[in-house]
Amino acid sequence: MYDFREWCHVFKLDPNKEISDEKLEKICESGTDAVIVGGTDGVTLEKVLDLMARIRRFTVPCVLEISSIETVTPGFDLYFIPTIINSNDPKWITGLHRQAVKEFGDIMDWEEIVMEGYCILNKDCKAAKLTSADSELTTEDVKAYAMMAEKMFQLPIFYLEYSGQYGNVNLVADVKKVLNNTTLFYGGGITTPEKAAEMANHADVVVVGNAIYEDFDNALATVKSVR
Ligand SMILES: CC(C)=CCC/C(C)=C/CC/C(C)=C/CC/C(C)=C/CC/C(C)=C/CC/C(C)=C/CC/C(C)=C/COP(=O)(O)OP(=O)(O)O
Ligand SMILES: O=P(O)(O)OC[C@@H](O)CO
Ligand SMILES: [Mg+2]
Repeated sequence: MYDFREWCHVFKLDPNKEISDEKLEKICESGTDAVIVGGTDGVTLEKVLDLMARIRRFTVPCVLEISSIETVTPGFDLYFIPTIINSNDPKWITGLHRQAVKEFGDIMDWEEIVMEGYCILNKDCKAAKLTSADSELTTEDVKAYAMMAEKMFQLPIFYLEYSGQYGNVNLVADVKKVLNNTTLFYGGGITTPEKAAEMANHADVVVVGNAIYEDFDNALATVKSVR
């Protein structure tokens, strides 16, 4: 099994955004630990399949981060399943998951499936709005969620999500201190190698998403900055 516990950098590619073959090759051959396919809106099965087939020309581990049941398809190395632990709506914590397991439970290969406990902290991002996340949290609240993720629910990943916004470095550092076994992912607003390095001082894995589409050269440069 691909071991995300050894990763420190991943790119997240959005099936709803266009990327040229040339740029995709640079991303996949960059030395990043994995490429995650995921996004919140406009993600269709056709777009997921197209992106998967293009990434599959390279050897980089390829992960589907599932955002809807309709876009689940075989062919990825791993499947990351978000559960939004600071959502006010149970649908996004266990509701959709129950429906999916009813549908796919018998054919699921649990070795390929990794649960992500998401804590969404940018109240203005699409994912926060979609999932009715309560993002007005103190550091103590977020630390409590992190401990719940690890100690109560034994989630393999705790994901601090600031999608589109560079987050609070001190908060990330404080959260890291309460985690022993659960891997800490940080994502949001990493647009330069310096920001990637700063967050990588604390988070186990940094995720670079939008910068791929907005400032490609700086996005690519984040890989080496976290090593
Ligand atoms: C046939 C086959 C291969 C079977 C495989 C078996 C398998 C893996 C089955 C799946 C079983 C299962 C339990 C699925 C989960 C079902 C599900 C839909 C769960 C809900 C997931 C969820 C909470 C989604 C919420 C949205 C979310 C948090 C998405 C994560 C991505 C994210 C935060 C992106 C950031 O936003 P972005 O879109 O990039 O924003 P911008 O456009 O502004 O950048
Ligand atoms: O798009 P950005 O802001 O880089 O965030 C990355 C990722 O955490 C999004 O789910
Ligand atoms: Mg995005």
